[in-house]
Formats: sequence, structure tokens, C-alpha cells
Amino acid sequence: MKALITGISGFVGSHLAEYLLGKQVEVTGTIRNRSRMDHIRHLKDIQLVECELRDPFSVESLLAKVKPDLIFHLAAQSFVPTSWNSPVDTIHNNVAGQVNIFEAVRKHDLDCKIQIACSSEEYGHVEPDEVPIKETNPLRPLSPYAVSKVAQEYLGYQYHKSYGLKVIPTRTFNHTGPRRGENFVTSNFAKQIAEIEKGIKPPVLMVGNLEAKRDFTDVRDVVRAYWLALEKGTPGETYNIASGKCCTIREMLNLLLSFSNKEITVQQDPERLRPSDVEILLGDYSKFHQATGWKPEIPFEQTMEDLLNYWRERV
Ligand SMILES: C[C@H]1O[C@H](OP(=O)(O)OP(=O)(O)OC[C@H]2O[C@@H](n3cnc4c(=O)[nH]c(N)nc43)[C@H](O)[C@@H]2O)[C@@H](O)[C@@H](O)C1=O
Repeated sequence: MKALITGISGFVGSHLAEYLLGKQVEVTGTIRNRSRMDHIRHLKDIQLVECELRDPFSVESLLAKVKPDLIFHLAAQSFVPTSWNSPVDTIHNNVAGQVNIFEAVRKHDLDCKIQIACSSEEYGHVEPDEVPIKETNPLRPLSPYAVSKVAQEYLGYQYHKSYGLKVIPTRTFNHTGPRRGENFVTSNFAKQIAEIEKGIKPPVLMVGNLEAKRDFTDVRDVVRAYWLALEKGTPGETYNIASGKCCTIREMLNLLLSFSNKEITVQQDPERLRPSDVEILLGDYSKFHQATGWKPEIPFEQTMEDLLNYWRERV
């Protein structure tokens, strides 16, 4: 069994590679020349291919060579604030990259299953009586990033219907754990605490909007879900991957602070506020559970402690 992971050097890609190697799957991953390699340097049994997904020729030759049975399409511009600063780049990167993959699969008549990493951000504005959110909820995206994910998902549907591609979109809610990029809120706060503990930074933790509510799953549960999505999911169907619980960003911060014995004050940085923020994301993952048996296993407290310890070893 051969798997291709786009964006293997990223946060989720590196965890997925570890998981697949544990299942004796042959793993090939795409990187770009500016990719950081620190998350995958320890993985000796993977093949790496330099590939710019926005370039159709590069993608075509990759797929002709690898001929994977499974594709996990994770590569994306995934930071919501960047999508306001560079909307065209986000849309181009996320949408064109995926179309190039679909076109190459079609052209080479590859019989593979394709998971596409879609997002709870697609739901965007959610009414109070719509939680926990089911897959049937309207999509009201609130950022260029969210729109790019809606486009990716609809293209998955269209290529499935038009050409029979076995596409399975996963709408994953927030996920975190060791190796989470430092821009994202959980890692950003954990890194600041680790720096304060080491005396590298004054004991003032900078924050944005603490009132938003998010549903966090551990990345190690998420990569298991991606494997199950391709093993047991139905092509053309979309699945929520979530914990079914949510907390405010303030509650998440307080949990992180409870692991530290430093006196830390919290200060809002207006630069960290967004033109529009999704107020609440709380997912219903029962459709995915029924299809695959998956449920999250790692408690949130453990995820956050592991993340803080990850940063304590690095700053
Ligand atoms: C499912 C979805 O999940 C992620 O998108 P996100 O929810 O935007 O993630 P985040 O960690 O940047 O923000 C979470 C919340 O936290 C608030 N917040 C407060 N203070 C800070 C702060 O200081 N930094 C950041 N980054 N956020 C802050 C911020 O305003 C927002 O309400 C991506 O993986 C995305 O790719 C994806 O698909």
C-alpha cells in the first residue's frame, strides 16, 4: 500500500507520516524548497519529492512516478489571518494545488482514494441553535481561507460526480498538539509561557480575542481519523472530525497557565484581532463515528500539557 502526503513536513503531515509508517504503509511526501525539515528529520523510511503543487507539470510527473493508492492532501496556506493579508495567494495556493492533483489523477487514470483536508472554518457564522454543528449545516465562510476550503470541498464533490474520483473531504475542527505552528493560538500561548518561564520574555502574555469558542482535537487522534476516512469512509461524503466539546480561548489559556507556577499577566494586542472572527465552532462527529467507529481518545488536558512541554524543550 502506497500513500502520498502533500505537505508532509508540516504539523499534521509529520504526525500522519509517523502513523502510516506504523501501519507498514509506504510513504512518499511532497516538500517545497523552503520547507522546514525539523518535524520529519527523524523519519528515515519516507521518500521526499520536491513538488510545487501550483505547477501542473510538477504534480503530473509526481503522480505518474508515485502512483499512490492513497492521497492525503494536507498542503495548504492554513493560517486564517494570512488569508486576509494575502487573499489571492491563499485562494490560488489552496484551490489550484488541489485541481492540479485531481487533473493528474484523472489523466493517469489512477485508482486511488483521496482525502482532502477541509475545515470547520467553512461553517463560519453559526447560529446559537445550530450547535453541535452537523455536516448539513449551511456554510457561511468568514475569511478568504474559509472560502478556499469551501471551494476545495465543492471541487472534490464535482470531480467525484463528473469523473468518479474517490474523494473524501474531512471537515476537521481545530486541532493541536506537539509541533503545532507557533502562529496558531494554542502553540502561540504555550510558547510565550515557556519563554516567560526561561526568563527570555517579560511575564506578560499577549493575546487576541479570548471570547471565541473552539472545539479542539489532538492531532494524533486526527491523523488516525484521516486513515479511517480512507479505509472506511464513502467517497463523495463529507465528514466532521471534532471532539464534540468546546471551550473559550480564555479557558484554554487558563488551562495552560495552570501548568505553570509563574505569575503571568495577560494583555490584549489589538494587532491580534481579526476583521471577523468565527464566534463558536462545536462539532457533531456522529456521522464519522457511525461510518468508521472513530472517537477522540486523548484528553484535552494531556494535549495541552504535551504542547507546553514541547515548547519548554525548544525555547
Ligand atoms: C479549523 C481551523 O482551525 C484553525 O483556525 P483558527 O480557529 O483561526 O485558529 P487559531 O489558532 O489561529 O485561532 C483560534 C482562535 O483563537 C483566537 N485568538 C485569540 N488570541 C489569539 C492569538 O494571539 N493568536 C491566534 N492565532 N489566535 C488567537 C482567534 O481569534 C480564534 O478565534 C486553523 O488550523 C485553520 O487552518 C482551520 O482550518
